[in-house]
Amino acid sequence: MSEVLAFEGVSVRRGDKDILSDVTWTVADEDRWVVLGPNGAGKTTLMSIAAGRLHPTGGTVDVLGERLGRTDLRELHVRVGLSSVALADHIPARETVKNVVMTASQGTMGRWNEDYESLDEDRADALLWAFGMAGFADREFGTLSEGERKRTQVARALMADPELLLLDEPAAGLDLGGREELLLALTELAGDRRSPAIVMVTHHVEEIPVGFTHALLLRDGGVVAAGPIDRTLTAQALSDTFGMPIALAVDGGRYSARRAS
Ligand SMILES: Nc1ncnc2c1ncn2[C@@H]1O[C@H](COP(=O)(O)OP(=O)(O)OP(=O)(O)O)[C@@H](O)[C@H]1O
Repeated sequence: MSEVLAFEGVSVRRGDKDILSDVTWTVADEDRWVVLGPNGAGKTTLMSIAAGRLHPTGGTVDVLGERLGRTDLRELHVRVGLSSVALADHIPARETVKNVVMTASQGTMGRWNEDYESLDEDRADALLWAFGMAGFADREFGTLSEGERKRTQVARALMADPELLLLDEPAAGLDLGGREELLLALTELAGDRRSPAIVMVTHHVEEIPVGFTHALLLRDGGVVAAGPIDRTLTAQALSDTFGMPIALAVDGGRYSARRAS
């Protein structure tokens, strides 16, 4: 077991506000983490740092053994698969779904004249199939529904065989069926020993795939609780995180939560 992420006393200051403060957190290569917290808690900021796309203003960060600030970020970006709304905004609307996935192997967003090997083609096809997008390979990305875009983005994030997979709200905007299909695919991914370490941000405990092993709870840029999910994701910790009394239920590895009466 080795560490893929090591945050030590990490802070991010913008103006007079600490978006993250004193975050110490480690992720091992077999871990599947869920990151939960209210709007504005700092989840996306945390993910941007983990992806090597944002430098902290304080503390140290090691991503895949490379210290941020001392490493070539372009090399790091290929080793980390990221799916996020901010990244999706840069995908050309006219690009085909298959090319959106396949171009990740060369770290680009759209296809120009570069050649791809049949191995790349096969991997893109397999990922599209795994995420229920096989029938959409030739469609333009801009014509997809929100759910179809999300699934395409997760497939793209996996294309370059990353050592760390970061999913920022992959189930946001999906209908019930779409959410359940995505969760099934993520559960399979989580259970596969060949899968990379996974960190997934979500607003809802209902979106935690079965098989996720750890939870990080953030509030106002600080860590409320972090550790193995069965010990960390408790009604008390959620109540502290969201600032209201919360009742939590677990059934077959799936969580649900509501305000406690
Ligand atoms: N460049 C910036 N300048 C000033 N404030 C910023 C900047 N980037 C983020 N923030 C603020 O930092 C806080 C954390 O933002 P972040 O996007 O990380 O939160 P989040 O937990 O992902 O929120 P959400 O659940 O709403 O997506 C927010 O209050 C946001 O307004």
